[in-house]
Amino acid sequence: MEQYDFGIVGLGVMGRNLLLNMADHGFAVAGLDLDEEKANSLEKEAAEGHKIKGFTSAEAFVKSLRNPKAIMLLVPAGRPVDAAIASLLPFLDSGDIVVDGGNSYFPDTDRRFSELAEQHIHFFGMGISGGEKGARFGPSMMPGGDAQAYERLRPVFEAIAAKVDGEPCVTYLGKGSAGNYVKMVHNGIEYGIMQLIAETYDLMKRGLGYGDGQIQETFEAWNNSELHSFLIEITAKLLAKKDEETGKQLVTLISDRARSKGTGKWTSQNAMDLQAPVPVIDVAVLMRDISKYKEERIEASKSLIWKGEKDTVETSSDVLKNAFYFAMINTYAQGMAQLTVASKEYGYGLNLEEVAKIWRGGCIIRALCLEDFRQAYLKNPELPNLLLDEKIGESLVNTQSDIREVVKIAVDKGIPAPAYMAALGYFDAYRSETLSTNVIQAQRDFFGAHQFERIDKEGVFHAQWE
Ligand SMILES: NC(=O)C1=CN([C@@H]2O[C@H](COP(=O)(O)OP(=O)(O)OC[C@H]3O[C@@H](n4cnc5c(N)ncnc54)[C@H](OP(=O)(O)O)[C@@H]3O)[C@@H](O)[C@H]2O)C=CC1
Ligand SMILES: O=C(CO)[C@H](O)[C@H](O)COP(=O)(O)O
Repeated sequence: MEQYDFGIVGLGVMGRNLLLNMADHGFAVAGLDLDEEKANSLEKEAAEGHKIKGFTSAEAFVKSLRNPKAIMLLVPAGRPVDAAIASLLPFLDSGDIVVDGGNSYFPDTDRRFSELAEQHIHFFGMGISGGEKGARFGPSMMPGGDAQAYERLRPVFEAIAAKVDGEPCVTYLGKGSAGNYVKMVHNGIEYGIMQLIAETYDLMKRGLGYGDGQIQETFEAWNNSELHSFLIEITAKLLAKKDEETGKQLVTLISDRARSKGTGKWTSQNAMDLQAPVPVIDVAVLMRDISKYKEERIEASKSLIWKGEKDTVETSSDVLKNAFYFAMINTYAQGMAQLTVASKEYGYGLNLEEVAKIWRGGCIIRALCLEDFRQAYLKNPELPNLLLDEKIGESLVNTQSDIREVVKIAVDKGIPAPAYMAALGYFDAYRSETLSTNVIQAQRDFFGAHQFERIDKEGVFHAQWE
């Protein structure tokens, strides 16, 4: 019987494409899906030289794999992951490896890690980014689990990952749920940058009076500059797309109710638990939430009127570009700072230079600036926040006047730009030697005798305020 090097469970968008990617690199790969059609059609997609086979029986699938067996799950997060593991477990042996490649919630990964360790099975939580195309031709992958067991996976993952300057966009990140955690924050940053791009589009359209073509051309030009990134690139492309039926720009026909699957919300929720502020990501999550209140927004648009500035504002597109750069860098800085805090709290032992390195290619947040972040962490592996890197800090100091101008335009014209505002607010708070939170401490003591510390002497104090 043919023995396969690797097994994939779930032959949907990601699983099927990763399997074909592995086969392109000479690995013999078996696939399992409950859906007969998906399992049986797999072999029809085989190119010359591919060794692939689809199964619908978990037993036959597992028995077709060489020892120690390495299996990756690409099924929807949550219960399907537990169901898939349960279906495999009776046929697994001590030392086998199960990798969850989906967007699982990191506490679930820790639970599965412990449960499978009891059965002497190595469990990995591995975030994968790059969507359908990335999975097929080179994703960025973020594995966490047992360092020694990773050696069995390394050759396969390094072969199929995206490459930047010949370096694969995958590396072992840390123990337990480290991989899922890093992917969760990746997605949080993804939410933040997507929201910033959406606000930029609105500012161009309603603030600066750009036409559709001008907006599209501006994003295209930005992608050929220091803003070069996957999300700017696809925005330029999607703005060029016309609806085949009406001939109108397709994006203008799309409902503004945004959906989400949870990773952005988890990033924000956990950042609050860790007290690691990520305001741009928070705002990106809540703007998707506000978008759902369409009927109320229609009502409010008729009564909550702002009779402010109606005229088109004259601003050079470089001002907007610099403002976007400033806000984008802030978003990455917030996410990376959260990773720093989480790494200590959960004992992941993350190396942020490696994280920046594997985000340079393959993933949704890949961007030219990731190389600058990598250099910053190379210079100082203990850097608590990218804003404190000399080169990055200087670039923000030099572009801050532009984001201030853009925020003023948004305020004057009543255009919602909460992600820009959050980025600037974070910067201003972070660079403030003294914050007004002394007033909060006094208020807490006033109404609840919560006590406060003083700047002129040691100890904790309570005052009689009246
Ligand atoms: N799509 C994307 O761009 C990205 C997705 N991800 C993540 O990857 C994971 C997979 O996503 P995606 O490929 O899009 O999902 P799909 O829904 O396209 O595919 C999942 C597949 O798993 C099958 N399946 C479910 N349960 C089992 C089981 N117990 N045993 C065998 N097969 C099973 C499903 O079959 P059936 O349909 O019959 O139920 C389906 O074919 C998710 O966690 C997702 O969040 C990560 C990055 C990008
Ligand atoms: O992981 C991804 C990319 O990196 C997925 O595309 C992600 O599921 C998108 O998230 P959402 O549906 O919440 O916008």
